Amino acid sequence: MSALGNILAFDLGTSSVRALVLDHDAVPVPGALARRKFSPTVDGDGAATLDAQAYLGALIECVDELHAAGRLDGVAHVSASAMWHSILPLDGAGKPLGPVLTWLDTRPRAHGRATGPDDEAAFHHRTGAWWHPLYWTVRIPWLRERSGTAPTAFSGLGEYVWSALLGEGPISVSQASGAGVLDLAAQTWDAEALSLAGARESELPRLAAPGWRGRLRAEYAGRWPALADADWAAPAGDGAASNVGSGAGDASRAAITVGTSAAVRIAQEAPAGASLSPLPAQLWRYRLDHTRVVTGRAYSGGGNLFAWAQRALLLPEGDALEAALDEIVPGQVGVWADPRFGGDRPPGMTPPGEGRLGGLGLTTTGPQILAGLMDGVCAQIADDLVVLESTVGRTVDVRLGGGAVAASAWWRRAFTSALAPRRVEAVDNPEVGAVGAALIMLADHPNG
Ligand SMILES: Nc1ncnc2c1ncn2[C@@H]1O[C@H](COP(=O)(O)OP(=O)(O)O)[C@@H](O)[C@H]1O
Ligand SMILES: O=C(O)[C@H](O)[C@@H](O)[C@H](O)[C@H](O)COP(=O)(O)O
Repeated sequence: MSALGNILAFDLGTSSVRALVLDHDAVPVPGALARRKFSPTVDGDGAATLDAQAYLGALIECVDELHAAGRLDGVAHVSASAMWHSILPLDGAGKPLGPVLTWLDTRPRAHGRATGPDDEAAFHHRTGAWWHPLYWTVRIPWLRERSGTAPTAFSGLGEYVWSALLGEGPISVSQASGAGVLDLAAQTWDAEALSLAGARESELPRLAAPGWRGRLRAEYAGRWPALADADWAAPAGDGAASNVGSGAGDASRAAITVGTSAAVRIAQEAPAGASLSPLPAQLWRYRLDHTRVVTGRAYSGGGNLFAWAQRALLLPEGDALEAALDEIVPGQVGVWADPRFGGDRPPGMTPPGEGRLGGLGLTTTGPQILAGLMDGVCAQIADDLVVLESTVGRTVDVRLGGGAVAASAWWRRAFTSALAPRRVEAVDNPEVGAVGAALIMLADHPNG
């Protein structure tokens, strides 16, 4: 698959917005990358929000930068990988009535009288999700209760940004499934999930049909003339995109991605209407696109544990840190960690603040604590990969991707050691999400 013309690919991440130009085969054009750092507002009550307008502003700055450098010339297609599970309430004019709740926000709670799905196992198999605070089934009623002005609609972050730029922001099946409200096999909204969410279809973005493409509004086409005729595909879920961008777009390999958070996933063919294979109780399953699903487990602790360690410990920087870590053997760190500092992902309900460190002594160093945290993430994922492999009936090779493992040679070695004897290969390109989203767009045609 290749495109006619270059591709502008976004990664709408939790810690930054990135815009990259890729060639027609989705290979990054050297130097054509703009990035704006972005931090969710996090507090001790479990809030983890982003300001939607400011996020859009950061994305616009990235495109302005590429435009000013002449990098947008020849771009014919635009795609995006966007964080799964985000949501924001909108008024009748499509303006935000509050900030974006990210995947890290653990405040939403089901109303005391709500009882959840009739048959939890059937709901889990059908939607790949649970009735859990990560998903729109719990987030929408919670947001409604807290909004001073009644929301008219709800959107994910990616769809909000697309609406602002294109005038319409339909939701991909990948993002809709990450919201926990899609019937995975039928590829339609799940009626029971909408009823739990207390939402009508008209309050949600419309589902993007296979091959859907949008165009920039006149205001932005004037600002970036090189993009005036470019086709924009609906944002894909970042986990799905990361699998494809890591070379794990089919069941032959698992992808492990460590960005702000961490996840392990296997993609499988699943055309519309095909029945889905059994789903173990502790795994989620979302749509990758109209022809594939991705099954896996995610963790709120990933690269954000490194960010925490940098703030909280006396860590050396750069090469000095790598040299200190080189002295520590993965799997034999001496410090152990429960890395759930940010709480559990579904189906778990452990709140933030339940992280643990152990094995500390008077001579324990900052790099040892960091190594204990990174090792803890590897151990968690190694256990879950065994369950994930049961869905394909064999041991698989692993592709490692994401900004955190790209930045840390020690973390890559720790994964290789924790996952032995599997073959573990680090993906060379740190931008697996953006590249994967471009490849998903190239595979997306009107006939599904
Ligand atoms: N040397 C390092 N070791 C481990 N983690 C790192 C290192 N440098 C950066 N990180 C982490 O990598 C994460 C950024 O990865 P990235 O893939 O860009 O995230 P996202 O896509 O979620 O914005 C941050 O959480 C950061 O703390
Ligand atoms: O499979 C995945 O990757 C996760 O299911 C997904 O929930 C992810 O954790 C968030 O979308 C945030 O991703 P980042 O940590 O890359 O921002």
